[in-house]
Amino acid sequence: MKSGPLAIVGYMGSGKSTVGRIVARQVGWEFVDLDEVVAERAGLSITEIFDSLGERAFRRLESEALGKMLGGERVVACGGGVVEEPRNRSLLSQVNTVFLWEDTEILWRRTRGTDRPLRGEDYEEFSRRYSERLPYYLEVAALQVEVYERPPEDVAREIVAWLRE
Ligand SMILES: Nc1ncnc2c1ncn2[C@@H]1O[C@H](COP(=O)(O)OP(=O)(O)OP(=O)(O)O)[C@@H](O)[C@H]1O
Ligand SMILES: O=C(O)C1=C[C@@H](O)[C@@H](O)[C@H](O)C1
Ligand SMILES: [Mg+2]
Repeated sequence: MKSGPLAIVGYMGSGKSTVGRIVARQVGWEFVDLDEVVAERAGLSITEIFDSLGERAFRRLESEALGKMLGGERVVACGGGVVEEPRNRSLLSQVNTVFLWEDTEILWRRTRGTDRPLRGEDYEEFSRRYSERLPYYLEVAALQVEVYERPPEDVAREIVAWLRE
């Protein structure tokens, strides 16, 4: 069995929070959703942080939260943009990090009408942002899992098997 923590990265809507909860339950580790930690520490929702403090301030809070939470027997579901900060990439590269790889159009459909500040209404922009982040996701990940519409339970099973190798 690999030691904790386990970090999960991937683009908006790839299932980091959903899959992370299942994995944590199966291995008996604590589950942490980094977006929730940031919101709680700031006393504001993610949307409120973006609206009133801006993305740079959000990234700073996110990086602080990652530094605090990334340790011990924990599954940390990261925010979609966590890999944008070089310091975060360095931290993530040192632990067991999994990238959830999902098709852009599926993610676009899945995040429609949800409250995610950077999702936007422009598919080209959404897709470009994903392409820009892809090398970073691949850089930090020790395991890449192709989701491609498989149920979250299947994805979680693959991750748990890898942790138990
Ligand atoms: N493998 C899957 N197949 C179908 N639906 C899924 C799958 N994984 C997650 N979902 C659904 O997609 C939505 C987004 O999932 P989730 O919130 O876990 O993504 P996320 O990666 O944590 O997103 P964010 O980057 O915004 O935090 C949820 O409604 C969830 O139920
Ligand atoms: O992809 C992103 O940059 C983000 C994803 C969400 O998880 C949140 O962390 C926030 O909305 C930013
Ligand atoms: Mg999430």
